[in-house]
Amino acid sequence: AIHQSFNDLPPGSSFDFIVVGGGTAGCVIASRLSENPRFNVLVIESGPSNEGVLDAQVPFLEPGLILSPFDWNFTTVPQTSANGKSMLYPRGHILGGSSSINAMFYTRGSSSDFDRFARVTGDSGWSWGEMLPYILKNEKWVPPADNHPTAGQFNPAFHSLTGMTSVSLPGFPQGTDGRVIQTTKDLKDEFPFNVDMNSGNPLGVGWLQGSIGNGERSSAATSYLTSQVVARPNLQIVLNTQVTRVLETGGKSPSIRKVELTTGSKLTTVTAAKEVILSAGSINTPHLLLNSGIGDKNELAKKGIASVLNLPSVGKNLTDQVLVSATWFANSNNTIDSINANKTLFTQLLDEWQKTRMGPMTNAGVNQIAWVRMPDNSPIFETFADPSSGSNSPHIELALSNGGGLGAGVGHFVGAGVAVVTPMSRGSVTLNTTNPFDQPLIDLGLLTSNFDILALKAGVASARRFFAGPAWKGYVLQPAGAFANATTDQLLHDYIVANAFSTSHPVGTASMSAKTANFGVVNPDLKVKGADGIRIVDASVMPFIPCGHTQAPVYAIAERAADLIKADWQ
Ligand SMILES: Cc1cc2nc3c(=O)[nH]c(=O)nc-3n(C[C@H](O)[C@H](O)[C@H](O)COP(=O)(O)OP(=O)(O)OC[C@H]3O[C@@H](n4cnc5c(N)ncnc54)[C@H](O)[C@@H]3O)c2cc1C
Repeated sequence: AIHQSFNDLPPGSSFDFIVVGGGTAGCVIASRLSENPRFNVLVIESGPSNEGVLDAQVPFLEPGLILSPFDWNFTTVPQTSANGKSMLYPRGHILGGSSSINAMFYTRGSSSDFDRFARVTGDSGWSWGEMLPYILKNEKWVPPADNHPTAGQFNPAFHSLTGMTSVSLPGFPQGTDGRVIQTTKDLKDEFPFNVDMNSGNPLGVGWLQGSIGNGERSSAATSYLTSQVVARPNLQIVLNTQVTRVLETGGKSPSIRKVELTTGSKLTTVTAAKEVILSAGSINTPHLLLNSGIGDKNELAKKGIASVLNLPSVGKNLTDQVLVSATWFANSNNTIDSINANKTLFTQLLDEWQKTRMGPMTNAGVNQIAWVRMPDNSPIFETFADPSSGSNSPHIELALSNGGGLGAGVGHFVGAGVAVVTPMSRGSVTLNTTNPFDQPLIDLGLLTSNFDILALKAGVASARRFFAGPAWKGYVLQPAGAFANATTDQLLHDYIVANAFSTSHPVGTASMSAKTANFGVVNPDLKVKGADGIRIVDASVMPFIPCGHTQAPVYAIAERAADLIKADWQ
C-alpha cells in the first residue's frame, strides 16, 4: 500500500528491507525485492505521490516541474570558475524521484563505460556484456505516440519488448527532422547516421529514444510501482517522510540497519531485519551519510559529528556534465517556440494530448542527438589524457533542437544543447550545518578543469559545422541571444564561462571501488565499505559518468543490485 504518512503504517509492521528514497533506483529495488513474498519491504520517500501530477505526465510540460514542490530546489554554492554564479540544481522530490521530473532522454552510454565500471571495481558483473540483460530487463520498447513507421530508426536487436519502463522513438515529427537526416549524408565524415545510439556504440547522429509510452512519461513510479505491485501485502510505501540519519544497531563492523525519520515534528526510528538500502540520489545519499557520521572523520569532527565510519570518499568525486547552448534564428515558424509563445495554441495542444495522447506535447523538441568524439590528434590531448572510457565513446553531445528558446528569448530558433559528456571537473557534497533539513553545500566544480572549457569550444565548433551544412541553407539565420557575441575564441570563452550550466546528471559521490581499494564508498556488491547491513543503490555509486544521460544506467544498476541482494538472502 501507499501511505501518506509514517503513522499510517499498520501497527506492529516489521520489515526485512528498508529502502530510503522512492526514486529511480528505489522503485526498482522495492518492486524487485517484493517479488519474493517472504521479504517485507518498506520504502520511505520524502516527496509526495506522482499520481495526478499533470506536469509529470505530459512530456512537453517537464520544465514546469523545476522549482515546483516536486523538486528539492537545491542551489549550488557559487561556482568560482563560472563567473561565481550559484545555480539551481533540480532533483526529483516525488515518488519516482528524478525519473518523474527529468527530460526523458533514454541513453545507455557506451559499452566501454560499463567495461570501465568492471575494470575499476574488479567485478566483471558490471561489464557491458553482463549488464545488457539488466538493461533489457528495464526497457520495454513500445511504438511512438504517433505510431509512425520506425524501420531504419532503431535496431530491434538491441531492444526488449518485455521490460518495465516504456521507451520509444519521438512521438511527433519536428520541422527539422529532414534536414538533420540530410546532414548525416551531406557531412557523413563528421556526422554519420547511427541507426541506434543505444547499441553500445553511440557515435554519430541518430533518433532519440525516450522514456515515454502511449504519449506519457514513463517513470520509475509508473513502470515499477504499478497497481499490482503496490497491492502486494509485503510492500509498504510511505510518502512525505524524510529520513534524517542511518543509525548503528550494534556489532563490530558496525552494523547499520536503523533509520531515523520525522513524523510531524517527532523523530522516530525503524529497523530492518536484513538491510537498509540507501537510494536517495547523488546529493541526498552523501548528505545522509555525513549527517550519520559516515564520511571523512576529520571533516566531520569540525562539524561536531562523532565518526561512525571513516570513509573520506563520501561526497567527493561529484561528477556532472556541463552544457551551453549554440543557437541561431530559424527562417521558419514551425518550431516549438510557437507553442510556448502562443497561449491559445498551447491550450489547444494540451487539449489534444488530454483527448488522444498525441501531438507535439508527446515529446520535448529534441528528436535527434549527435554524439561527437574529438579526434585522437586533437591538440586538447597534448595537455589532457583522454577522459573517455574508450574509442567508441563520445566526448560531446549535440542535442539538436527545433527551437525551444535555447536561452535566446522570443523568436524562432534552431540549435543544439552542447554538452561535454566526459567532464574532467569534479566537485563535492559537504555539510553546511548538522541540521538534516538544511541543504548541503553542493559544489559542482563547474569548469574547474580547462578540459571542459576546451571541449565545449570544440563542441560549439562542431555545432557550427553541423548547422552550416547544405541542408540548412536559407533556414539557419544569424546566431541568437548571448551566443551571437561569441565571435572570437576569447569571446566564446567568455560566453561559456558566463552561460554554462549543469545537465543535472550528478554521479560519483558514493562511488563503488574494488574491495581492496583505499578509496570509494561501496564495494562492487554495493555494500558500504566496513559496515554491515547497509547498501547504496543509486546514481551516486557510479565511479565515472557514462557518456550519455544517466537514467538508463541507474535503472540497469538497480536491476543488478536487486539480484545481488536477493542472492544474498535467498
Ligand atoms: C531536471 C532533470 C532532468 C534530467 N534529464 C534527464 C534525461 O533526460 N535523461 C536521463 O537519462 N537523465 C536525466 N536526468 C538524470 C536522471 O533523472 C537521474 O540520474 C536519475 O533519475 C537518478 O536516479 P537516483 O535513483 O539516483 O535518484 P532519484 O531518482 O533522484 O531518487 C532519489 C529519491 O530519494 C528521495 N529522497 C532523497 N532524500 C531522502 C530522504 N532523506 N528521505 C527520504 N527520501 C529521500 C528523493 O525525493 C527521490 O525520490 C535528469 C535529472 C533532472 C533533475
